[in-house]
Amino acid sequence: MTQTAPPTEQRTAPSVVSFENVNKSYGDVRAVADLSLRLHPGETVALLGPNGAGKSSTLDLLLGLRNADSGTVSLFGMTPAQAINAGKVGAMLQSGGLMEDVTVRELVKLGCDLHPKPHPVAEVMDRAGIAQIADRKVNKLSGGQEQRVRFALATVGANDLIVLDEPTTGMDVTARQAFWATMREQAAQGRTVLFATHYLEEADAIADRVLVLHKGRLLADGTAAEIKAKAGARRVSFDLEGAIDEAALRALPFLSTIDISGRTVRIQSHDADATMHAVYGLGLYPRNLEVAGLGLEQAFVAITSAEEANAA
Ligand SMILES: Nc1ncnc2c1ncn2[C@@H]1O[C@H](COP(=O)(O)OP(=O)(O)OP(=O)(O)O)[C@@H](O)[C@H]1O
Repeated sequence: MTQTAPPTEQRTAPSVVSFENVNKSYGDVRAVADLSLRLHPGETVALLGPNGAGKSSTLDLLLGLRNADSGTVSLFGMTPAQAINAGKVGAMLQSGGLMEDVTVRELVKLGCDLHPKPHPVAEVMDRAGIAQIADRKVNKLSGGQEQRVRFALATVGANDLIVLDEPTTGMDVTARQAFWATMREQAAQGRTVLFATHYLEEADAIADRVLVLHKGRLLADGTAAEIKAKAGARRVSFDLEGAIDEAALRALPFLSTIDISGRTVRIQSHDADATMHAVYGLGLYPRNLEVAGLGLEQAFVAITSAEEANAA
């Protein structure tokens, strides 16, 4: 597994988040399996995984909403409850209804009143882009507006750790961009931002560290570039002239996928050099040859499907 080494000055600081051999099962389902990780100040970390990978369970354990069956979860060297009571953590979760019969301003003010180190209400609403809907009742909001209110509640005070479970679901492109600009500012001020997402392009664009979870296990931990390298595959495409021998092409070494469409051949290979050597060995002369690294999405699929194949 690739580990991201934190800068020297961070290695001595207590970890913002520490999981040591954490396990959590629901009956027969192992939601979190022997998870160990540490997050450091100022990191923006994406938690990626397919449905049911254990992302929400991991965040619930981190926030002390559920207890681990075994192992230790600590935040800033404290228990999750202690860290939350100390006002060190802001969270924006997917589930959990918002209080309904109040206005947006009243709800945000309540959040500020409850925080030990609150920001001014107007500033919080401005930052979340909800000043224009301050007087609207919470139960009259659209899905995207509700997300912005959740975002405001996660940033009512000065938190050292911000935890977000699929925060931009339901937001339009403008809201999404504004949201991530704010999160970048928070990280630049030394806060740690941990978010679960299904939008791989967001992880690629925003996170400086990506954790890939699958069936409760941590499969990869590194920068988006390292995750792509770990998938170890390249995309190759070329055109062929003359008769095409499909069987010979499908038997090329190191292939993970192949698509033959007319004269164009598109492949994914674990060793593009060896695969192309074999193409030339067949006496073929590929034209318009293009070789590219995998995108994060394809790397993610490659890593999780390799894991499925190993488990089978
Ligand atoms: N309360 C529960 N009781 C029983 N099983 C549960 C419970 N909560 C989660 N699970 C199971 O634990 C596994 C991990 O679920 P979890 O919600 O943590 O995954 P996730 O990665 O957040 O998924 P998604 O992307 O779909 O939100 C899944 O198999 C899920 O069905």
